[in-house]
Amino acid sequence: MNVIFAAVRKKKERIILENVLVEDYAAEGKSIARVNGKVIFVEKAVPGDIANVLLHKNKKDWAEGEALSFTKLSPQREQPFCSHFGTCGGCSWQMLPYHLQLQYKAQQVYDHLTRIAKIPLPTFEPIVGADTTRGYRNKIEFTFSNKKYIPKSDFKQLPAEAIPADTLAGYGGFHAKGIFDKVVEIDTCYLQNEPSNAIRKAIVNFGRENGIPFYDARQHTGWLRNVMIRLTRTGQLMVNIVLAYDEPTLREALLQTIDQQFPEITTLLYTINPKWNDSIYDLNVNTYKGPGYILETLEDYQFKIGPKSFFQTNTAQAEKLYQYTRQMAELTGNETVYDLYCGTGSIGIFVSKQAKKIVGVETIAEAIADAKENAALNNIKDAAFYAGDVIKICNDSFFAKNGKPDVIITDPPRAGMHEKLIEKLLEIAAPRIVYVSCNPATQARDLALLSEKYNVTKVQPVDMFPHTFHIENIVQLTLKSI
Ligand SMILES: C[S@@+](CC[C@H](N)C(=O)[O-])C[C@H]1O[C@@H](n2cnc3c(N)ncnc32)[C@H](O)[C@@H]1O
Repeated sequence: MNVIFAAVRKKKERIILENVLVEDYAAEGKSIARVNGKVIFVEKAVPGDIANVLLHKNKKDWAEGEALSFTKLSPQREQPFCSHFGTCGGCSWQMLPYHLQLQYKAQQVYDHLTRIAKIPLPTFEPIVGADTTRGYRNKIEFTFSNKKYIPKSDFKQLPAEAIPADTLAGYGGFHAKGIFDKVVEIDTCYLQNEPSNAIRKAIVNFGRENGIPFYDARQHTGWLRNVMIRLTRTGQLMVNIVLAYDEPTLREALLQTIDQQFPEITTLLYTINPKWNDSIYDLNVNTYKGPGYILETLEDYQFKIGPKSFFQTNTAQAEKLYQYTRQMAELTGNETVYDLYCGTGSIGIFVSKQAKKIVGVETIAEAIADAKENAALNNIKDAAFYAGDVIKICNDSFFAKNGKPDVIITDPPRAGMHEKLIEKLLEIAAPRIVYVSCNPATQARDLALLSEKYNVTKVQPVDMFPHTFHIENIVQLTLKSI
C-alpha cells in the first residue's frame, strides 16, 4: 500500500500525524508505525489501520500517541460486542477477533524474551487460550456515583436538556478511564455472568426510587459507593455493598431488598467506608447473611475466599496456568517446593499432592493467613507459609530450616524479581525453577540474569484475560550441568 506519510500539523500545541499506517503490534496494547523513519507507538489502533494519531510524547527517535480517527480501518478488526466499548476502557482489545488477540500476545512474549533476554531459548509452546472469553471473571467491582461520564463526542450531539442534572441522580458502572469522579453507566458488562448486572441495577434502582444520594468522589458526600460481586464456578455468590456512612434503617432496607430479589446470594455483606479512598482492606466487613466467605474449586482443591482475599480472577484459566506450572515443575512426590510471592498459597496448594513439602513466602500477612487456612482445608500436612519480604526471608538460615529446594516456583508482581533474590537463587542453585510472570519484559530481564546458571527449557504463554492485552507466561529453567 502506498502510505501517505504524515503531514505533521500543529494545532494548539497538539501534534497530529495524519494517515499513519499502523504496521504491527508492539506491546502493552500499543501498535507500531513508522513515520519518516521515526518509530511511533500508537494506542487504540491495530495493525492495518490508517489512523490520524495525536502525539502525547515526541522524542528524538520515537514518539507515542493515540489514534483519534481513522482514514481506513484494518481488515483485522471486528465489531466489538459490547455497546460500552471505547468509553468504558475495560476490554480494550474487543475490536480484534480472539485468535488474533492470542497471536499478538504470543508474539509479545516471543519479542520480549528474544530481544531483552538475548539467551538461547527453546521452541515456545503454543499459547493456551480461554475456552470461554465472556463472563470469565469471578470478581467484579462496580462504582456508584452521582455523576455520569459522557464522552465529549456524545456531548456535542446532545441538546442541553438531555444532559442529566446531577443532584440526587445516581449511576452504576465503572470509573471512566482517568476520571475519578464520574462513572460510565453500564447496561450489560460481559465480564461476569449474571446476576452480576442485575444486582448492580437493583442497587441503582433502590437508590433512585428512594431518593438516596449516590457518592460524590469530589465532594466526599453521598451514601452509595461500590459493590463487589464474587461468583464461583460452584455457583456460590458473595456480594459486598460499600456505603459511605451508616444509616441503619436504610441499610437494612437495601440489604433486605437485595436479599429478597437475589435468593441465590450465599453471602451478603456490607462495609462502611468513610474514607476518601475506595480500599476496604483496613475496614470491617459486616455479614448480613451467610458464612462470610465463598468456596472456589481448582481441580479437587478447595479455596476459601473472603471479601478481602486475593484469588486469581479467571478461575478456568487459573486452573490451566497452575496445571502447566505443575507440569513444568516435574514433581515425583519427593520434592521440597518453594512457592515464592505465593499470595494466598494457591500454586503451592495446587501442586502439593505431587510434592513432599511446600514452603510459601508472601509479603501480605492476611494472604498468608488465608494460605494457612486453605492448606488446612485441603488437608495438606507438610506446608509452611511465611509472611514477609522475599529478600529478607529467603536467607541461608531460612533455607537451612525449611530444607534445600528441589523446585522453586516464583510468581512475582509486574516489576519482576528483585536482583538480590536472583543472586540468592543463583547461590542456592535449585535443580529447577518455574517462573510465572504477568510481565514478559521483566521476566526476560530476570531470565538473562538467571542464565548464568540456568537454561531456559520450556516457555508456555497462557491467556488469563481475553479482550485485554495482558498476558501470563510460564518459563521452566533447568540448572546447567557443570
Ligand atoms: C502475581 S502475585 C502472585 C499470586 C499467587 N502466586 C497466585 O497465583 O495467586 C504476586 C504476589 O507477590 C507479593 N509480593 C510483592 N512483593 C513481594 C515481596 N517483596 N516479597 C514477598 N511477596 C511479595 C504480592 O503481594 C502478590 O501477592
